[in-house]
Amino acid sequence: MITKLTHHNKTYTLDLSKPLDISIPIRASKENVNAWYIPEPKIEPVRFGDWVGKVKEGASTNFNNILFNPHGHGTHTECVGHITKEFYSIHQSLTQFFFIAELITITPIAIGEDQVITKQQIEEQLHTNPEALLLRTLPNTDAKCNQQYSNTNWPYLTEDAALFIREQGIQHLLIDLPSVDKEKDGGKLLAHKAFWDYPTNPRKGATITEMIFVADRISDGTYVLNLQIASFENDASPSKPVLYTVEV
Ligand SMILES: N[C@@H](CC(=O)c1ccccc1NC=O)C(=O)O
Repeated sequence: MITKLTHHNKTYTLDLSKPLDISIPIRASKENVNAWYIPEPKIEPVRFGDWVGKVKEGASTNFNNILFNPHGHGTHTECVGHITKEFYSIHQSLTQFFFIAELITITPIAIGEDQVITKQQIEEQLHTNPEALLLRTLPNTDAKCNQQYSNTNWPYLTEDAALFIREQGIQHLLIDLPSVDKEKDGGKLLAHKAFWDYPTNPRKGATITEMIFVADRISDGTYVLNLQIASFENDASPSKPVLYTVEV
């Protein structure tokens, strides 16, 4: 199915039958991607006494409860409510779902014990003015889909880099790490705050999507992004970002 989008006087042609899914699915397994020191997700049938919600065990339907954490168990999208005393819901913050997006790939650089993504690295690669920015970090192996991230001090964005992204007017930031910030930062959350302009002027419609996986066969460049969440009234929801290749 071919469609044409017009945005800021440019026409983009895309083929909806060729989605590039960049989400990591949530599985009830110890191999499921994991961050923030929590156990694996659980997907288990409802039980009422002897009755088990499973066709194999005599029920008419499979009827599972799911226990997971959006921040720790897979691709998720969060709003400023992730870091505020006041409640903000991702369901109410993300109200449009198609964006012009730019994918760039960055090798974090070592600063002391840390690996960081700098403003300069983003500035060097970002030559367009997208609504959404996707950051793919190298190395980029399939291991990202089942990485056990707790206590690994993963790479993160410097405050300046996040500020630069905000100053470009980017509303939606997507990254293939568990957080845009350092794992153990004493609660500073400098990149989250810089991106959301919190507490000065919170950007309530801006979102951060973490733990995407962008396979190597997807090249850097411009895409149409379809960013979908489950409709949770919560700071964050599991999400399904999907890219479409465009011809301009
Ligand atoms: N780095 C923070 C913790 C943190 O950022 C965090 C903790 C639990 C779940 C999600 C978190 N951040 C996600 O972006 C800290 O060291 O206090």
